[in-house]
Amino acid sequence: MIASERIIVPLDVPTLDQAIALIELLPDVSFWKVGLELFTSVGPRILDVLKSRQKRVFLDLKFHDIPNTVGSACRVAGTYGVDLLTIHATCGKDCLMGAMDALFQGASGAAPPKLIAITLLTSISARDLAFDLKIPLELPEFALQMALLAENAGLDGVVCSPQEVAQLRESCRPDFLLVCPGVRPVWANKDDQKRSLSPVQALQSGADYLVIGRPITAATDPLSAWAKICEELGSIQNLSSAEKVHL
Ligand SMILES: O=C(O)c1cc(=O)[nH]c(=O)n1[C@@H]1O[C@H](COP(=O)(O)O)[C@@H](O)[C@H]1O
Repeated sequence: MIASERIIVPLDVPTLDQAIALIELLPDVSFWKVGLELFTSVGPRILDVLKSRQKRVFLDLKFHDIPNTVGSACRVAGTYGVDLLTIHATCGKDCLMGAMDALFQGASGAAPPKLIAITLLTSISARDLAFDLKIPLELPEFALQMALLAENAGLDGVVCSPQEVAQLRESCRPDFLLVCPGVRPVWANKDDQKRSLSPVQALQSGADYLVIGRPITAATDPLSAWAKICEELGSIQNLSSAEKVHL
C-alpha cells in the first residue's frame, strides 16, 4: 500500500453538493470519512455516491448508547457495505461485543465493516480528563485501557491520538487497526486538536491510517496541501505495518 492510501480525508461538509465537489477536487483520495454532520444532513445516499466511485468508506457515527440501541443501529450499519465504523469504547464490553454480533447479522454473509472504538477523543487534554471528566488515571493509561477493552471485546481496532499510538502498537495484537485523527503537518493550524503529531511521526509511531481534515480541506489550495502531505509521507522508508492491513 502506498503512503497516500493510508490517509483518510473527512467529508466534514453540510450538503451532498459540497461533498461531491470535494471528492471531485481531490481525485487521488481513495479513502473518505463520512461523519455526523454529513450523515445527519444527507443520510446513506452519500455512501452510494462514494461506492459508485470505488472509494473506501469510513462511516464515523461514534455510537454511544445502551447495548440494545447500539446493537440495533449496528444491524442497520452492517447493511451499508462500508469499510470502517466507529463506536465509543466507553459503551462497555457487553455493548462492544453486541455491536460486533449485530454487524455480522446486518451484513448477512457479506463482509461486515471493521468496528473500531474511540479510546479518548483527540480534542481532550490531560487536564480535561483529570479536572472535567474526573478520570483518576493518567491519560496514556486511560487510552491504553480503552484499547485493551476493545481488543478483549473482539473489535478490529481503535481510534487513538498519534501521541498514544506507539504504546498501543506495542501492547495490542499486531493486526489490531490503529487509526489516528488529530494529525497535523508542522505547517498547519492545530485547530481544536489537543494531542497531535505530524503525519510522518504518526506513521512512524505505528498508525495504520491517518485521518487528516482541515489541513487539506480548509487549505487555500486543498490539492497542493494533499500533494505536500503525500510527498512528506513518501520520504518514509519503512511502512511495514501497512502490509498487515487489508481494507
Ligand atoms: O473518529 C474520528 O474520526 C475522530 C476521533 C477523534 O478522537 N478525533 C477526531 O478528530 N476525529 C475526527 O477526525 C477528523 C479530524 O478532522 P481535522 O481536525 O479537520 O483534521 C474529524 O472529522 C473528527 O470528527
